[in-house]
Amino acid sequence: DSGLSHVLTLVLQELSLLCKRDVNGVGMLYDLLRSRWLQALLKIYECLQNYLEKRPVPVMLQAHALNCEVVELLHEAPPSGEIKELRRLLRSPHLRALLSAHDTVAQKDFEPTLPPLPDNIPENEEAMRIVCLVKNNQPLGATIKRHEITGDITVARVIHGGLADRSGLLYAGDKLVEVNGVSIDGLEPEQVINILALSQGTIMFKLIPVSDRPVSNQTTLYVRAMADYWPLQDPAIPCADAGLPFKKGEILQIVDQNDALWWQARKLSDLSACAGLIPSNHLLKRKQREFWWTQPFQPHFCLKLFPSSVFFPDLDNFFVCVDLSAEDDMQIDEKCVETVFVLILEEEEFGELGQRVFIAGFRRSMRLCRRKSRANQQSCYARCPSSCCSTFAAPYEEVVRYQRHPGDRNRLIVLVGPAGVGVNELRRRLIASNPREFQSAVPHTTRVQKSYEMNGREYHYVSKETFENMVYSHRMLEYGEYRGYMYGTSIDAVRTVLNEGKICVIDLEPHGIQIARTHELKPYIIFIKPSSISCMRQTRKNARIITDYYVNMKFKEEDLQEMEDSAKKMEAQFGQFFDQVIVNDNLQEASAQLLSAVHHAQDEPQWVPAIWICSDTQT
Ligand SMILES: Nc1ncnc2c1ncn2[C@@H]1O[C@H](COP(=O)(O)OP(=O)(O)OP(=O)(O)O)[C@@H](O)[C@H]1O
Repeated sequence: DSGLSHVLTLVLQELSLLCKRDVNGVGMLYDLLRSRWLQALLKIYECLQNYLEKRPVPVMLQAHALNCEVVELLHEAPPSGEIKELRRLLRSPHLRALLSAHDTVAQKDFEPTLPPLPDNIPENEEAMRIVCLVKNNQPLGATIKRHEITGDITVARVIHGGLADRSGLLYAGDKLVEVNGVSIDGLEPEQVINILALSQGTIMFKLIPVSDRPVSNQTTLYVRAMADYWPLQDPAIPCADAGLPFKKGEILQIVDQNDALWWQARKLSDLSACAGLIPSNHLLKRKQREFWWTQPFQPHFCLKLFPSSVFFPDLDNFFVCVDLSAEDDMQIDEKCVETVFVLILEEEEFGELGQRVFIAGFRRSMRLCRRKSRANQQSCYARCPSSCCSTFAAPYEEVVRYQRHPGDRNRLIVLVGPAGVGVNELRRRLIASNPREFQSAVPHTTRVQKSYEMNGREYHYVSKETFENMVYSHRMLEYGEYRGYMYGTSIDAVRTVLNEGKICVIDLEPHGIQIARTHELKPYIIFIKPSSISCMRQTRKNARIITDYYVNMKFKEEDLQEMEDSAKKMEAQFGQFFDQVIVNDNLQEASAQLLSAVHHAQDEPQWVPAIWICSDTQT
């Protein structure tokens, strides 16, 4: 009784108490309920409620009477400034128009007055409806179909937000009888469409309304597209013009899932547009599978494919079986390795107020190991007999808006990019800019600790057995082998950094993204993209690349080309997971973009898989 604003005030008081107790999600609700727009909406709502209770009375007559009084006053005495102003106001066309509009609204009964029904309607006569729509530049926003047995042409679907939907007069299932006075009995749907296409101005439908109008009780769903879709290239779509093209990674608002095969959706980037048709989850999956079967088969091995339940008693053999590259035979000049090693060691330390700070995760072996594992994954772009190229993965991922609470752990920052693009350079610069805020995860290795190294600083040194156990118990985000030793980044190492309240910044091979995507880590994935080859020729003149074949060498033309090709493949295969793309052209600019992206990830609301948030409430 005391009004919504009052209720809201009470809710806010309650919430502010919970906020102090730091209950998860309360902060966001508190901010929402306190928002000015919501308060304004409630005020409007209350005004409208008042208006409904007290019908306004016409005011034109009073205005006229007031005007007459003013005229008399003007005759009696010399007019004061106020009277003159009042006279001017009462005579102004704007005020008169406003009062007239007020009276029209006040007097009008908005229900249309319908003529009484004739008494002699036969019992079995179907009610007809005549619908007139004014055609503008937009499509009608409805599709039609023909019943296979009866030959009836009915409205197949009404597109949300389209002309037909906004009219509220056409519904899926309505049977068409006439279009613009032409009987459609015996016509093909294409002929009806032709009549519609040739019509100008008003289109008149005579139709028999559907007896049971579908009641839509669906809630709006947001999904991330995990595949591309081009309606114009899809011969199966009921109406290509009504299709909604989308690219992987785009967020879609699904507004209708009534049809098992074709859903209706809008793009988040254009929610004001009318919806378009997209294949349902089930249908898109089927299309992906069909496409996959049309691709030439290329047998290959994929590191991540083996089910975790399969036990590999001998890890070395396991890697022999999956690693087909002959690069292991290449021996790097030991002297050269030493030089680079010292160089990298120096780079890993930097002074801060006289303190020596080590930043782990940049060691050469770890990087080369990752590079090797990347080489193994390359063939997954071709037809692959497993789920590694997400062929059979869900084509849509349900997402929700997530805002990290200041008290929550930071989101993991994951950088991915082709070899040599500058992932490590950018990561190093970011951590060096504020080691109290940013930190890398310390990798694990099975190689022996060197005299000048410290366990837990450069690496966690573990036995082969421990490493294997970590792999089998899914505690490794990524791992691989280099020159007979295992290297990997563990979830525990990331957790350690996050538990310290820091932002953990790691680089991963793209095939590790799926493993990192958990509700606990809530990773924010940043793709570091190379600029054009011509730009890189300029910017990478003094840059140095490390490969299995040579170390600390200048970039060659083929390195740049490989970088570009590899970036394209990564985007094609994993682009749907990238939250942000940074083109590493100018190093300073890219570093600044990275810093702002990392803060954006922690402080701004983001679309994340719905399962991350559901899991939150379960734990
Ligand atoms: N924008 C840039 N302009 C000029 N030089 C750059 C730029 N970005 C990176 N570099 C240089 O390119 C070289 C390779 O960069 P970096 O070692 O970070 O590559 P990476 O992506 O980590 O490669 P890998 O995955 O093989 O370790 C380094 O010498 C680095 O300083």
